[in-house]
Amino acid sequence: MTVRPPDRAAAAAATVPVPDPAEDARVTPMMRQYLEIKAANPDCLLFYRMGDFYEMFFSDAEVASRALGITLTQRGKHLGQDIPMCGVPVHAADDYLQRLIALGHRVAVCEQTEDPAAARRRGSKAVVRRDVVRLVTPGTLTEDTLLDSRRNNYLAAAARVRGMGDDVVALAWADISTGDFAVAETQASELAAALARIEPGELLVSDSLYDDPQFRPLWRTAGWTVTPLPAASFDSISAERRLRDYFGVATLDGFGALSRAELAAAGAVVAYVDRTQMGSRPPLSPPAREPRGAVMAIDAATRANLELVATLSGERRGSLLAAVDRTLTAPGGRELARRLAAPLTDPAAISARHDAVEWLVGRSEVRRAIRETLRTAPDIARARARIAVGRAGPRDLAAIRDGIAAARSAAATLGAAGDAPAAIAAIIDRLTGPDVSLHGRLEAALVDRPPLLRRDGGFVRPGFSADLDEARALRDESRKVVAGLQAKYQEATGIRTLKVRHNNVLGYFVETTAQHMEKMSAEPLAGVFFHRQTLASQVRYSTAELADLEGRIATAAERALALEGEIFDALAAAVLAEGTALEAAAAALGELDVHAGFAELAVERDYVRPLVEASLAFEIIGGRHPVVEQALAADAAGPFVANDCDLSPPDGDDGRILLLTGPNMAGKSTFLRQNALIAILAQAGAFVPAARARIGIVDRLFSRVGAADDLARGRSTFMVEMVETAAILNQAGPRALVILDEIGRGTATFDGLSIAWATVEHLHEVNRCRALFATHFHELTALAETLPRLSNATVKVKEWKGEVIFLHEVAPGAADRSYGIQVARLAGLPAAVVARAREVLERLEETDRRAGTAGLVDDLPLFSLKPRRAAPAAAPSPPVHSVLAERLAALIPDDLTPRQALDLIYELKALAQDMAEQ
Ligand SMILES: Nc1ncnc2c1ncn2[C@@H]1O[C@H](COP(=O)(O)OP(=O)(O)OP(=O)(O)O)[C@@H](O)[C@H]1O
Repeated sequence: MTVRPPDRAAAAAATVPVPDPAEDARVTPMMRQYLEIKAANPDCLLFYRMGDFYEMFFSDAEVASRALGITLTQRGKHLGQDIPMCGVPVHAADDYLQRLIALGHRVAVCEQTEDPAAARRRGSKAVVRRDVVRLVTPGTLTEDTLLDSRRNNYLAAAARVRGMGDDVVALAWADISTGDFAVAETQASELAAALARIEPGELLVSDSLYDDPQFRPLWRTAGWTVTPLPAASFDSISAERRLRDYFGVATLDGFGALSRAELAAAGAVVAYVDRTQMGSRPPLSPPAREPRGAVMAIDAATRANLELVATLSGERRGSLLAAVDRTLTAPGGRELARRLAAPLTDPAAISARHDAVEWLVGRSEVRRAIRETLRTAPDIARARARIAVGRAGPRDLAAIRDGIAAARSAAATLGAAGDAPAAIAAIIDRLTGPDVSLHGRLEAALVDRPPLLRRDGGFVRPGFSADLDEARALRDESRKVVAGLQAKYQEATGIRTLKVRHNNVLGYFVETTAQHMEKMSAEPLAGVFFHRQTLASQVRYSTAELADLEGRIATAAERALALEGEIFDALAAAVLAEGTALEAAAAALGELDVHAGFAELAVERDYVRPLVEASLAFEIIGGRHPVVEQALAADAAGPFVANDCDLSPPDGDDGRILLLTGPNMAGKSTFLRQNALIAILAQAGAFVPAARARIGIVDRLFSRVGAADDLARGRSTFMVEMVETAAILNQAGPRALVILDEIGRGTATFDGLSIAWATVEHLHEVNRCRALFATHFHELTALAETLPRLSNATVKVKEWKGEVIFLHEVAPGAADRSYGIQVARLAGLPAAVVARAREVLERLEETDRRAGTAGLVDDLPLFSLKPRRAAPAAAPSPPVHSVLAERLAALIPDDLTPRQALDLIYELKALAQDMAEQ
């Protein structure tokens, strides 16, 4: 996704300026009010409430009508000019808000804060009071309709504090729809990776960070809204005060030792929440500090390339997340996405997660019962957040009620099974935290299936409140009285079609067709029925009885609604009082869902518990690709061929590099990626698709394929590939796992080969990390003779009657050829092209043999130049090979037609010129 234009830019792009109200006294009172509110919220589109619509004016109207595809109209004139206007109906506002937010706009929602009748009492010209009740921004949403239930929506802030060194940036990120709040510090160079993991909906940065050339490309190409704020929002001293105030604590000591930069970032987050929520405070947990290196660092390119949460084309289907997701609840889905995005690096914590999964794998009955309970468990966290900000409906209260019940039931099932490992015991503890009496109260107060909206009433159970029951009885009774009156009036008038009706203007009235008008206006009826209104074919009357009834009904219905409102508020307060325990239970349900989902997956697809340890081992026996395996099964396309991968240090010191050659389509990329995905799954706490796996903690994961163009950044394919390779060679330490797929293929053969060559050497000698390197440069396999920790492997194929059969089996050794032409034929290349390609290939191979290129590697000076450990290997000179000589050697003059010979002379001349210019 491209970065959205900041609203300032959008506003500036609009053609109609917002006028200054002070400029002219002829400004109407309503316009003056509008302009004042707009002036106070210049960065937002202003949704100005007028009756059943939110209206937008001036440049806002132009921006919104373009963005939403709604009609732009005019509404009166302002200072002699038409006022552009567009509007959205209030009942559909969420939908429009969602679209505007997705485009990166901020919206200020301005409501009428008094009854129009009250305004009228202040004078005929008085304008209804209005105020902004909320700023809606991409990072501060709480509505279900605006959020993806299975993904967190983070508001993040990045802060840098002078004196801490410019290369440290603190990040704070909070999801106000669930209460999650965390802080961490990172190197500036790793900020992009940290943000790629969090995927914030909105990122706050100080003006200076925003303008820093080091980060500009990141802001420009990020897939989230970047909101620059003045430096004052990132002041660490005020941040302390803001945090104390937000959490109602006298000191922040209980939050652990936060650095000044972390305080600044966390402070900016809470200040922004306060600003956008207009004082109502969503419940945030105290900021949890994530120690440096606590999670596996995975940069954005690696995440994209491994298709962790979405495929390269942006879909969830086909991603690792989709393949391993067996969760049943939205909180479980969010927790799973979080875990896959941030695998742990502490073997003990990982093992605790595996214990939980193993325990559930071994208890199918418990697992089944737990999953049955989870199926009905609502999203406690999001319901609670909406209750806290006053945007909840009766169903949110019911969600808390049913959530507590589900938590208790799950805890009972787990507890009864016995022998629970620590991770499960901790879950049981938190599940039973919320007060049972709160559940009892909600159960007693709410009907089983409450309606959506609080304002409609009807959610309190009959029998819960005697006062409410009485008001409802009166209200319903009165309705019966209306029916009785209608019958009585029909009787008295002899008009069978007479009706008692109601509307907002007349209240209750009697309605007859016009033909009875004469009768109704004559005595005795005229004494009872007062004429109110004549329509085309109906006449309407009132009676004293009806007027009296009107009052009684209105009061009873109003009273019933008011009483329900009070009950709602009391229940909401009780829910909020139970805050921390509810938050813990909600989190525990999410975690349990993930463990049970992993267990289900393990049983369903035969995954095993990996051994994750502090060593540098990487030994996968019978590994499979979690996504490709399922895709093959779904298409009934044959079994997935399991493969081993051993990158463990041969000498107990540094990890091994596996150089993988093999034909096209043989399964090289699949093999590379499956090993990276197994490491991610293992460290995220899941079982893995393998027969056995032993993994020494991976602290950083890199994965590069011969990359795609990055036109947004103005880089060519090859440039992107080299920038990414440079990042790996500069950053990968001994605990890293590096996956390189066909590096160097984006340029001329010899350049590519030389780069690939030097890259492997650097990985082996300097980075000394575990790595998998797939290539079509078969020459590289000779490196195994000189680099002791490098071994060759190939993906086997069988040739049968000129056809190639893919066995997908990885075995020690090197490939002898690429079978590119066979694959091209399978892909449907025209037969003539395939035949010609075979011819050309034969000739090239012949030339190669004659020119003795097979001996190329022996001649390369870099074999004798053994690179040292600390310093990068001295760059070997690229293979010296005369292109001209090569071309000439490939010639068979007898085969040339005179025309071809002439062309050849031109070609050779051009080549010679090229070389002279280099
Ligand atoms: N182990 C396996 N078992 C079964 N099928 C496999 C296996 N590995 C790969 N395949 C199938 O082969 C296809 C090609 O695999 P992959 O893209 O990994 O090949 P490749 O060697 O990287 O090809 P290229 O060199 O052309 O990029 C996959 O889409 C998958 O369907």
